Amino acid sequence: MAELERSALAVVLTFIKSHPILCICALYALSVLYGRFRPGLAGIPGPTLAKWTKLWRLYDVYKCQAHQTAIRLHQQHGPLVRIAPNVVSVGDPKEIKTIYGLTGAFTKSAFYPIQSISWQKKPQMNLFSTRDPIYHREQKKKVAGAYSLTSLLECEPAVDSCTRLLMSKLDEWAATGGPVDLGAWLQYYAFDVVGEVTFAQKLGFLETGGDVDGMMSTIEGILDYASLCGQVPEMHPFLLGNPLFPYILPAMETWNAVLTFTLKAINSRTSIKRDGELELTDGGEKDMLSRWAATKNKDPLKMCTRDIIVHLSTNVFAGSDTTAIALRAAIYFLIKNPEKMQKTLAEIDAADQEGKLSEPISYKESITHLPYTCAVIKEAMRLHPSVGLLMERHVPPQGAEICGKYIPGGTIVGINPWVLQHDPNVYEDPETFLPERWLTADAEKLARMETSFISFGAGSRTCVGKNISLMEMQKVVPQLLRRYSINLAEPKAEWKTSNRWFVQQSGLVCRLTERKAD
Ligand code: HEM
Repeated sequence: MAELERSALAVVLTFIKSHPILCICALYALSVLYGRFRPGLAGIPGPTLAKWTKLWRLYDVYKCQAHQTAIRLHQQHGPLVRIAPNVVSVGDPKEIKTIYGLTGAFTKSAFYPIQSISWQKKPQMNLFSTRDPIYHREQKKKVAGAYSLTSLLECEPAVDSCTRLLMSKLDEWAATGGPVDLGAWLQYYAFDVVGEVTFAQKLGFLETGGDVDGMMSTIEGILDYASLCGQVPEMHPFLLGNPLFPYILPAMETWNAVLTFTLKAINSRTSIKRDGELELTDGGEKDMLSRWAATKNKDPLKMCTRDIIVHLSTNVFAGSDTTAIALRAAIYFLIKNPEKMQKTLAEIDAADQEGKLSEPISYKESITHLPYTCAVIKEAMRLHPSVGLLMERHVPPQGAEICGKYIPGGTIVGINPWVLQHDPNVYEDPETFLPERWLTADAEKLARMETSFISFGAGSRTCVGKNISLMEMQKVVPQLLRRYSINLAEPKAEWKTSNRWFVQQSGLVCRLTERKAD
């Protein structure tokens, strides 16, 4: 018997040796077949090609409109849609708790680490990119305090200084009446605010009215790469994730303007010593660099230089584009809905005439006296979420029941905010910009709308910078509307959107007229 087995094995080995290409093709075909008929996923509807190959999804993302595809597919197929052999898009708010619950049992997919910076020749996992729940918990404990609203309000005067600088620049455009790319200026503003909160300094975007050190285009490049390679993350080690690259091309690290920029901003306050250690003793500031340097000075085991650099650079990467997208959305939807614009202006003017607003408007005044304006911002973020792809997670090894169906362990599942936030079962007339919905819905309906509102993510990995953005937006949007009459330079023009993980808009070219001077 053993003799027979040995000779069978010998025949197989001889066949493999003499037909290697045929064998590789056969193995590939078997893996494709297994992928297509994967137990547990075979019956989930979706585009036919997507069930066979992830190239369908790669092409969909490549076209930059994957958020619209996602909405359409869920309307057609229901709450579960298979968008790659091992990927299921979920469109049911009841499953937010399952997928993003606070236990963090569904870990982030390989889509995220691709977005890490590399420092000292190693990819450095940050709060956003790490897949490891224990590392995440440890790191979050160290930094969460600095993102609390109480801490951030201590930076409010610094945010005000950005608002004043923005207005001084926009005043020049208002004076000439020429067309201004307001979308770009809102992005410069968002960068400088992140600079103030993070490093206690503006990053130079407003001052120069342009992309400083090519950082905006670098982030755009990272997003392009992440959104495409993220659909086939197994290719990353052969592309920019090749571990040999930093040794072959040591200059590669400096290609990443986010890291270079972070180091530059740190160096302008303190020099990083020859041994790579950071020492900051100026103290007294309320920005994150000062806070975390103080923690490090007290207890280097609690916070090391690496941690500080990683978390500071994450702010630069994650905090500016996302906020700029939301700011653009608020302004654009108001311009396109003149009746809502009039209502917002009436609210701001009334509060102003009653002497309830400072110059510039404070966060507290905004949330207390301008409820309609706050609803405008929320509705803009509902209608145009900044993030436009699946927030991917792995189903834990034991599998899970999602929308009444058993999904096997290892499957990638996730929710795209665009799908939930355009769901007519939750938001009546979802394509209409209707800030009133947040003010007039009964308690039950409002609770459903709030649950489905996942522009800042959900659960254990929800956005840690949410308070920065909300403070910033709720202050600057009413301030700009109070100061300028804002119209599109071409009244009938529409903006263009491009989904590369973040759904960027272009074409918010406006004419400004001054309504009220200082
Ligand atoms: C309107 C503005 C913003 C939006 C729409 C937004 C959106 C999001 C979303 C959707 C996530 C979760 C991603 C996922 O689970 O896949 C997230 C996470 C994160 N965001 Fe934001 N974000 C905004 C502003 C900011 C700002 C200003 C910062 C920092 C300065 C920031 C830093 C982060 C970080 C560090 C994470 C990872 C949190 C964790 O995993 O614990 N974000 N953001």
